[in-house]
Amino acid sequence: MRTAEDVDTAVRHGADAVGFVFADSPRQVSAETARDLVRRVPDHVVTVGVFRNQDVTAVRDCARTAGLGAIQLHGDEGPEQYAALRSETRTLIRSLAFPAQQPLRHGEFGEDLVLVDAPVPGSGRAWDWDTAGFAPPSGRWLLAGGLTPDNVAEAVRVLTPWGVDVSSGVESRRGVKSPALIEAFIKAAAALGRVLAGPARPARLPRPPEAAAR
Ligand SMILES: O=C(O)c1ccccc1NCC(=O)[C@H](O)[C@H](O)COP(=O)(O)O
Repeated sequence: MRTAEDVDTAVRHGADAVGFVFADSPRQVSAETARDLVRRVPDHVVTVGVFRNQDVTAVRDCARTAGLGAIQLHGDEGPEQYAALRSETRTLIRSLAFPAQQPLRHGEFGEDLVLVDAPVPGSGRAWDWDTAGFAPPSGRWLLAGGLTPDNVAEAVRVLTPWGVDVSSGVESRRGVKSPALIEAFIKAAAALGRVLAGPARPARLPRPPEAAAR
């Protein structure tokens, strides 16, 4: 998200989380811009910072300046980086690309959630959901990679992730979100989520500590 309109649209239509890209990307925002956007977000919606192969100190500074509720790492970050950021956030999200060399495992680096994404994050390209080799990680996991308002219901039906993450599929052009597509995506995902998950599914991502303390 890069604009107030996009954030407000996602919140109004019931997003559980909104994301801000700090990695090298046409979607990149500064920590100061993100801080202004984060201030618009109510406590029950988690604000996620997206990083890739960035210095831990820079990630930490950015998370503090922007007031992020969650940190999502998309690169080759190893256990040391996860450990260094563990105390910085309530929710650490580890992105794993599929197809993968190793089985997809949850919690190896102390992360709270695994995001299963396509090999090139933010590319809008889907991975092959029907592939025989796909075994979902245990526990809560998020699905990403080429999702759109038209395919998210089918993806959730086939793979039953705990949550979904989208970027390109709600854009009119690269880096420019479309409020109409944001609305359509959330409606399509939420409708099926309610049917599949039933009452046992936690309604929300873990809340950031400062919100939980209130
Ligand atoms: O979005 C980017 O440009 C980006 C750049 C570098 C690292 C991660 C990036 N995005 C990560 C995301 O969380 C995307 O939402 C996810 O990869 C799905 O993207 P898309 O296939 O475009 O829906």
